[in-house]
Amino acid sequence: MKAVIALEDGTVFTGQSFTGRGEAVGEIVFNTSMSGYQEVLTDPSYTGQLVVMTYPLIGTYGINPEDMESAAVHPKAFLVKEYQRLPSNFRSRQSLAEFLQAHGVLGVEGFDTRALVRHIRTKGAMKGIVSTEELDAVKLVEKAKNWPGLIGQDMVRLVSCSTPYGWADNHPVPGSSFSTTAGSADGLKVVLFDFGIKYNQIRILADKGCRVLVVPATTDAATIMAMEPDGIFLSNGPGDPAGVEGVVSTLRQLLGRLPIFGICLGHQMLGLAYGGSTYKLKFGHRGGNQPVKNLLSGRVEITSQNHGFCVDMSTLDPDEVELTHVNLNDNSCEGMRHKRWPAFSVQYHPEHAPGPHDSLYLFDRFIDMMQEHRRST
Ligand SMILES: NC(=O)CC[C@H](N)C(=O)O
Repeated sequence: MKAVIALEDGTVFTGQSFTGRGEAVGEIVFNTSMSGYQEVLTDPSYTGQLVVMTYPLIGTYGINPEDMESAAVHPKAFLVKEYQRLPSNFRSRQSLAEFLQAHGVLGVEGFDTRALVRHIRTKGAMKGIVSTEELDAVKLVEKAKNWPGLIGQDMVRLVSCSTPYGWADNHPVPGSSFSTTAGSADGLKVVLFDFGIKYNQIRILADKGCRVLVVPATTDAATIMAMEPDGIFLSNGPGDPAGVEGVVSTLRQLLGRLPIFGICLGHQMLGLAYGGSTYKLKFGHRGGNQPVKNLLSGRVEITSQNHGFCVDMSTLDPDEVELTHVNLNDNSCEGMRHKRWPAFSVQYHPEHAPGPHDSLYLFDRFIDMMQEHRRST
């Protein structure tokens, strides 16, 4: 079935749907990971976006129950060069097409993904639309232009959990009690703010022996403190950090009282809570091989990333907040730490789902920080 992809600047591509009829409008972004499409699709940070994969053959190993990063599919459409209809893998339970259909997400193949990606890379992030229902390019471009876009919108409220949950056997366990632990991290109690959390962040903390409790993004500081946690984790999440309501004031009440570790949107929310601002990158960083230099150790880490916004370090006081990680492709901020309070964060994804494991040490640093805080109180 024919599908037309139109961008707000009038650029048009024609491909075929491999999931049946549909139409989706959103921000069009590209991901350069060679594998990990299931983790990309289930990453809530892609809410409101249409995702193009640069790797040309997608679907080869199907979909399995273990690699879910949340319970849903979040991009509004998935665009690939060639869809592989015959998946082969011992863990595969479903084809990619069946998975997308079950979640009502449009899949399109058979167009020049390289040309589309080069266009976005040159011109910058754009609104786009993909449709099998309307094939008139002029009308589609108009619809893309009329979509309000991500800037200033609170997308977190669309994906954050509505009630708290713990974690056991690789699954959420509804309820307000911290998970039990079998690991070695002294049963440290960690409250995880769910801005659109990827399960691997929970898995890693639980596997390291922390007792985890995931809470809605709207949970207030007094409720958090009453849970008597050893530390607070701030997850990744979708959209513009500046559009997220309520979280900055909650974080301001928590900073300095407990160790805090933030990833991606969590890092951006910390930047705002410190008094800084964020800006939109030209086309964002999405993929599994982004080079980041750790300025504290001098080492370069190859990292997994998925973000379109960035903390503007020039808006923060260097006597208060120190830049700790920098992206070697464009010198943008990839990590920071507070000089007086036990708080640090990275823009990239140390939980590596999908991607390299170079940055796992950050979870150990968080555990050390919580242990130190426990000893000092
Ligand atoms: N993965 C994330 O947390 C992304 C953060 C934010 N939505 C951005 O695009 O920059």
